[in-house]
Amino acid sequence: MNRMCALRLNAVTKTYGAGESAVTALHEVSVELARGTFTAVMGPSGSGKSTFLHCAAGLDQPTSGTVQLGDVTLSGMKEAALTAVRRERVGFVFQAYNLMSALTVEQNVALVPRLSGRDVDRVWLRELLLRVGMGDRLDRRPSQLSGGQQQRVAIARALINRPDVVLADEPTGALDSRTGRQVLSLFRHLVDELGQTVLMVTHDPVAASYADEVVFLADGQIAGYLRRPTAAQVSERMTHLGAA
Ligand SMILES: Nc1ncnc2c1ncn2[C@@H]1O[C@H](COP(=O)(O)OP(=O)(O)OP(=O)(O)O)[C@@H](O)[C@H]1O
Repeated sequence: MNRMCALRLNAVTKTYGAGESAVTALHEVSVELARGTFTAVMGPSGSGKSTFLHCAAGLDQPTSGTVQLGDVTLSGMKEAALTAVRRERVGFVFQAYNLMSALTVEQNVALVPRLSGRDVDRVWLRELLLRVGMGDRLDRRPSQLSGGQQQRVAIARALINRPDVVLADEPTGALDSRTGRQVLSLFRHLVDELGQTVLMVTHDPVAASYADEVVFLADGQIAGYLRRPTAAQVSERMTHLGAA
């Protein structure tokens, strides 16, 4: 694979169930994410966005096709190996932050390398928390932070292992629009300044407009792309896909 490629899905098909009740959630989907790019995935409800994200993360195995994360091919890996690859190579950001309430900000971020049995790079940890604007709140607990602040900590946690790709599932879904925009600007900054690669599933055309490119899914297939998207263009495409 091209070394500039962070994530590649090659003709990924995912079928749930069998026989009459089988549902093809993804049909021969191929996507390549260059390093240092920000991509949004959009599509109507049931179009396969979550399945796409789960296959990309190695949380779900494709029925056919391959997924490559950095220089590792996930196909055929056993669950233990997949777990290790996920920890090392993927950073996750969810709508619900998922921070550990008993741990401080610093401890939440440090937990990720700890789980991989690695030493915590304190210099990198502090730099990340500074970059996400949480450098002066290292000892706070999640309950003492706003939603936007918790999401910033979750983003630092996603980056601590220097992953090949950050996968974000509706990262602004629980935030008011102003705080959501700050979080999206932060993703943009991390892509532009740190060369991080971000893949974000969203329903929000404004969120998608922060990406370099939008990939549209419909009925489990790629229904189009939009480079340098504006929110208005994204809304219009979504209307055509029947998601208005
Ligand atoms: N575990 C499963 N078992 C059976 N069918 C599933 C399963 N997961 C998803 N599906 C089906 O696969 C299709 C794609 O679902 P998916 O959750 O990927 O869509 P989505 O675009 O993320 O939807 P939403 O925007 O509503 O979250 C849907 O028809 C869904 O019902």
